[in-house]
Amino acid sequence: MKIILATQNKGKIRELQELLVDEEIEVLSLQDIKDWEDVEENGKTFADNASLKAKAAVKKTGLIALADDSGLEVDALDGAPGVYSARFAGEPKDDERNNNKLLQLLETVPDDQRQARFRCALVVATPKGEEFLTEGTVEGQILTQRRGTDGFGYDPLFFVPEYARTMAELTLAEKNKLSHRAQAFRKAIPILQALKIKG
Ligand SMILES: O=c1nc[nH]c2c1ncn2[C@H]1C[C@H](O)[C@@H](COP(=O)(O)OP(=O)(O)OP(=O)(O)O)O1
Ligand SMILES: [Mg+2]
Repeated sequence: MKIILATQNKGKIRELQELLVDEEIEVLSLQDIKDWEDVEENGKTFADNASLKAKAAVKKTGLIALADDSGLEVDALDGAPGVYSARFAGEPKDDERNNNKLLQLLETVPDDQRQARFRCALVVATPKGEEFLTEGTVEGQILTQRRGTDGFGYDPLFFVPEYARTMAELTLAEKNKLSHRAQAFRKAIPILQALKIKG
């Protein structure tokens, strides 16, 4: 079976490709597709946006598509940036500026009020029009300065209590054990296996 990862994000592609290695599935990404036009992510929820991206990739390629829409919810910001995580500091999307904006907004927020979570909605869409949704979350704290250089996005500011490290201080294998994306992906494995059998 061949599937397309409906994402432009190199960090996500790396993580998902690693999660897929044992699944005997050939994996393409949008980077392999000529003249891909970015989907407008105008859904109200992560699930809506993941569905938009997955369906657009099915339409373009005729393959089974797997899309991830994800982001950060900060309690002290009433759940922001949420679905706006990628463009938090405006266009074009930029991790560095997003992290700076987050630090600035939380400047006066004390340590015990810096709870946050990453959320991921993952949609598998098929050329037959089927759609399957799985979700994952991971809880953490927003630090007052960056730590670590791995990962992407908000990882350097996202502290995971169980590991006493930020997401950016975890190896790819460690992040793939606990992340929101890995949790959503693991729930999607039986769906992919069933599609593989059905052909
Ligand atoms: O594990 C993560 N570690 C750190 N940050 C993360 C993570 N997962 C999502 N995030 C942040 C990055 C981006 O600001 C937003 C995702 O936005 P989102 O639209 O889903 O992805 P994107 O635009 O980068 O790529 P694409 O839409 O092509 O999949 O949440
Ligand atoms: Mg996006």
